[in-house]
Amino acid sequence: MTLEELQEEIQPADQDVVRLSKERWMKVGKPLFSLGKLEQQITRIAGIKRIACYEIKKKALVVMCADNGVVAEGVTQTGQEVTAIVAENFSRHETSTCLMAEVAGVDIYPVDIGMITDVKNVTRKNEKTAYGTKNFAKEPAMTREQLWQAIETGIRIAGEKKQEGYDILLTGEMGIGNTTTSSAVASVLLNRDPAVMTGKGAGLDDEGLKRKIHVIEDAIGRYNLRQADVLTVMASVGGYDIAGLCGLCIGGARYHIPVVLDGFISGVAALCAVHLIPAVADYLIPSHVSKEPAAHYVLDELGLSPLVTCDMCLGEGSGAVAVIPLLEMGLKVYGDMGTFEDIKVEQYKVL
Ligand SMILES: Cc1cc2ncn([C@H]3O[C@H](COP(=O)(O)O)[C@@H](O)[C@H]3O)c2cc1C
Ligand SMILES: O=C(O)c1cccnc1
Repeated sequence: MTLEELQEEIQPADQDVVRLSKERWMKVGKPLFSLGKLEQQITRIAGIKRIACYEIKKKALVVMCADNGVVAEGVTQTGQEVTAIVAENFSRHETSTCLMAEVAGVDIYPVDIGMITDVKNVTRKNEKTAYGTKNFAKEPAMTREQLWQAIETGIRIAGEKKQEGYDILLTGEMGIGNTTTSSAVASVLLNRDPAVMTGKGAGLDDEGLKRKIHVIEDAIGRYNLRQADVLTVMASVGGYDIAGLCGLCIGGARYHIPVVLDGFISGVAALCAVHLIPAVADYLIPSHVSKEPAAHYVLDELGLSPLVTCDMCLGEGSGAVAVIPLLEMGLKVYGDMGTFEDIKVEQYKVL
């Protein structure tokens, strides 16, 4: 499949269904609009699914695991071996997000889209793009072909999950160094200074943060990225995890499944998808706003307002998992609550 074919195929959410869904909310016997952003997102999901009454039963968190060559520049607190350790823990259901997902009833699919290590129960031949990216401080992270392969993998996985009967997708990632790649991509796409767009990720001291900002500034200049198209930006300073999640967002739009975004890295991947295919924006559901300093700029650019602010910055899809029970509660009221007529109350407005 080509980008042009996807641009042609992917259509916005169904506005007629959105209208029906809003009408349903108007009838629910409670103060109008009193479930706030939950109402909006339940309605947006109706438009995505093209049906006003729906259920969210099967939920899949796809965790894109990949390594980033730029870690060699000292931009992270830990080494690349941690990516494999956490990926393996995912396969044993032993990460923080696995435990949260258990509470929320979310199934987890870790995907080795580009780790330097092969990990039992995670690495599958047709999903690994390469053994990590190149160090973008020295050469472009990946080729255009590798980038497109990783994007296609994400699209394919979205299609597979749809086939398996999943109602909603959640984005997650694991890849030491991916706040560096995300800040680099976001600095260009949002046309902002790397100093504003870069944070400490999983933990860095002040010296490390300065180094991280410098590495990003340097690469943006070296590859002339301020003048580049989004695919060049992604291939030069991105990562396979970002590319795979970008594909997952595109796949959500292609197969009409809502995609709940996690934090900063997921947001950047989604922004890439929207740059490639603007209609994808309709299929993205916000979760939290990450503590990474640029996360709120990314959400603003996507036109999304976070459902919760928890100061979380764990990644792995944890934020997306955290809002699933909230969405389910909203959907329960939307689907099961009596109407004003049922409960014999005149409709009333709260301003
Ligand atoms: C033990 C551990 C578990 C994690 N789980 C998610 N991340 C998070 O931190 C990484 C990004 O931060 P940076 O760019 O600073 O490396 C990603 O792997 C992200 O998912 C982790 C990081 C660590 C160290
Ligand atoms: O917001 C995120 O996605 C994030 C922030 C810090 C570390 N890992 C992930």
